Amino acid sequence: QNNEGSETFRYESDITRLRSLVIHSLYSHKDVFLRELLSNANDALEKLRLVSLTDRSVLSAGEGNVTIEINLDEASRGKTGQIVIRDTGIGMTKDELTRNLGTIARSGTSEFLKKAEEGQGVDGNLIGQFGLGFYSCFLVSPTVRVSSLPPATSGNSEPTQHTFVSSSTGDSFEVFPDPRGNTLGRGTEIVLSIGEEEAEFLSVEKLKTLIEKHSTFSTTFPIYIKERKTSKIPVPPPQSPVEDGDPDKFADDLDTDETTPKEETFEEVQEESWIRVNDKAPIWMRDPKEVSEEEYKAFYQAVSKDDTGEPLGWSHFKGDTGSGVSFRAIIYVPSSLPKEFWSKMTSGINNVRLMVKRVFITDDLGEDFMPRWLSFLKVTVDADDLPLNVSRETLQNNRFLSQLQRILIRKALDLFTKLSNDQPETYKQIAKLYGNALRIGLLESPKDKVKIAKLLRFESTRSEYTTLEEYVENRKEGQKQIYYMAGVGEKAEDLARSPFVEKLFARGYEVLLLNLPSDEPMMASLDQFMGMTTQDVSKKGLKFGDEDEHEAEKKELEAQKIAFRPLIDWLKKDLAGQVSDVTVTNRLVTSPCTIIVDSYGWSANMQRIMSAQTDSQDDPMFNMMKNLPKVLEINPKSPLIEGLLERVLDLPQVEEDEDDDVKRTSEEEEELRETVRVLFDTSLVRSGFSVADPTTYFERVEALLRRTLGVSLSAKPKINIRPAPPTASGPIPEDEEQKIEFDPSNMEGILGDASQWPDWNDMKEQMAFGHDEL
Ligand SMILES: Nc1ncnc2c1ncn2[C@@H]1O[C@H](COP(=O)(O)OP(=O)(O)OP(=O)(O)O)[C@@H](O)[C@H]1O
Repeated sequence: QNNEGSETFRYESDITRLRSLVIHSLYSHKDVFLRELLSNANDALEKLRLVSLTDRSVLSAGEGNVTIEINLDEASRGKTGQIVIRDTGIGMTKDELTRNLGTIARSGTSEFLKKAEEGQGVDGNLIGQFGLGFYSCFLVSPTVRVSSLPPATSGNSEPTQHTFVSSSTGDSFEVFPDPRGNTLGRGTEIVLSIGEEEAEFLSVEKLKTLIEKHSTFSTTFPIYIKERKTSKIPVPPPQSPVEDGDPDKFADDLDTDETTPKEETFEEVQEESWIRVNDKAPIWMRDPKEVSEEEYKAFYQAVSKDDTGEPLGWSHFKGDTGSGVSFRAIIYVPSSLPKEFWSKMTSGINNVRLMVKRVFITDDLGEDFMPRWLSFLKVTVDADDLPLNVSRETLQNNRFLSQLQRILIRKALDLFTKLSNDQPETYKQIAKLYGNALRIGLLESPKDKVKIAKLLRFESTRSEYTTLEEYVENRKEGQKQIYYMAGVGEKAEDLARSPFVEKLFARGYEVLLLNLPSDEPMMASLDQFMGMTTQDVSKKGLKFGDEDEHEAEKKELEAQKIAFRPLIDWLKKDLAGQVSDVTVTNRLVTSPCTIIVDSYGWSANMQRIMSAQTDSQDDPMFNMMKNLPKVLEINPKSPLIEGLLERVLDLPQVEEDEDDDVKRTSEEEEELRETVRVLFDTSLVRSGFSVADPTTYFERVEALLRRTLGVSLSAKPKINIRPAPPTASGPIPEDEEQKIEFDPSNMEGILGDASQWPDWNDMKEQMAFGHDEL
């Protein structure tokens, strides 16, 4: 049909793709169209309310609501028809109709589409997070007609109602002035043509069920649906003319009536009435005792925009901020973390919806409203006594927000505690999903340290899943430290085999095995728990607590210190600059030695965490911490250490008081030094550190291996280096398929004359890596 003033526009290509993606991927969830359209209507009404705060006149056409009407086609005897959804919201100008529905693809659309079309992760949730919006109406309707009229404002004092028409398949749409004129007063009307296949939606009952299921939580404005009832009403009998003044005749008539009663006739009347669908108070306003589990779950799906997800737990409570504002809130613990959670943690995730007296105000309370580590919670807050025109800016200066924040944190921690006590299986999932976040919480929220510490779960040498309280319960007599070994990303079983853990483990002490990045800083910050101090077993300061009780052991250690003095002195001199001290230790079982750091220094684990931060290499603090002296601890019971001691004792005495400055060392001592270097570097690695110079380290290992195999130390590999061909010129040949035919009998033909190539040992010396300065 030709509409006057009609213009045809092409859809933006992303939009055509988005539309077909929506249609294809949601083919089996057609009913989402209603939720999406109602959510758009609700948004439009909210936008209008915001404008009305500064310009009351926009409400001249009445307060906001949404109406739904079903019109059956008579021609098809009701098998097809229309669904008409009208809102009295902000409406759209001609330009907005064109832009919002046809040409603006939101940022990130292309990327999303690419992923989706490649079939990666197009789950309901992803679509839910992206927002289906308007295009979902094509799921049920092959053509869609949208008419819209914005309110009159000073900038647009005489708006005209325009209509947008599009089919689900074409790549263009039409916009024209509505031939009916300004019928809407204000707002938007969407007309869906429902065919026989989708006829189930042409039922008031069906739509009511859908609205109750999906939209009662997310819409705050009244939704009305038109119900048509046909009822039969009795038709009053025709009045028989009664002649005045002839009562007898009338009496006669009555007599005859008694014998032949007159049949009552009925008339069918269509009664129309608007029924409010979402008339129940929103779930957060109700008494928790009266809200069913299903209702809580359904509300979670609405707030999380996740049709299938179930919350791991929730807390529904009434609160008072102390500054006189009372509120109600529901906090949900989601069952999954959004993919971008960790990367977005700093840029804020808006998971708190603030309402005032049931009217949605904002879901953007500023980046740091909820602490980052709790930003995964989905929170709905409805305050009673804030002015309706609060904005984020005015809120930020309001004590209400900071008080609300404290209460929400406390309630969230209470919820975790309750779940950990009442639903241990569910809590396991929480500990796994949010363990890292809780650890960061402990670091960032000193006030809640102890409460959070109790919520943490760990692997240990005793148990796969333990708490700090259990740890304290299981401590040995005299034990005053909570032992832990940290290694980011390492398996607990590998950590358990670390030299630092072996003795504790062998003696039956429990050691926590920590592998999350936040673990070590968290433990250091916790410092104390129920009277015990936390102790990194790779650091100085480890105490079993029963050292004094065992006189014999103590004496033995003292004796060993004296016996190993010569080795210790020799090692101190030899490793000067690399270690600050060498001591005899009884913390080892089989390992010959370990390297520990001072209690205030960084452990190997911490060094790795810090090195992974960009720029850390240039940071003087980083370099200082990294180079803090380490202590070499030797195990006097290790045969290797005993062997070393013997070798040191056997060293020929070199007279030191000769005139020349050059220190002379014997060949034996030189060899011993090489061995100790390898031992030192190896224990660095074993203790989790990295070796300063891996190439030299490997050369030393090779020398050691040569000695054991009796291979000459000076023998060199015979390798000639074939130079690369000359620098290429011209364009790179296009996809030329190169067949390399390998003929082993023609090695020289393939490689050229090997005797002409330079010897590796000659050229090695001349090679310098670097770039010539220009
Ligand atoms: N009933 C309506 N009244 C006024 N404007 C509307 C209405 N429906 C849609 N729009 C406009 O069209 C735009 C596109 O709608 P669409 O539903 O596709 O996406 P969205 O609502 O922005 O995103 P989402 O669906 O994720 O909420 C909206 O942002 C809004 O500006």
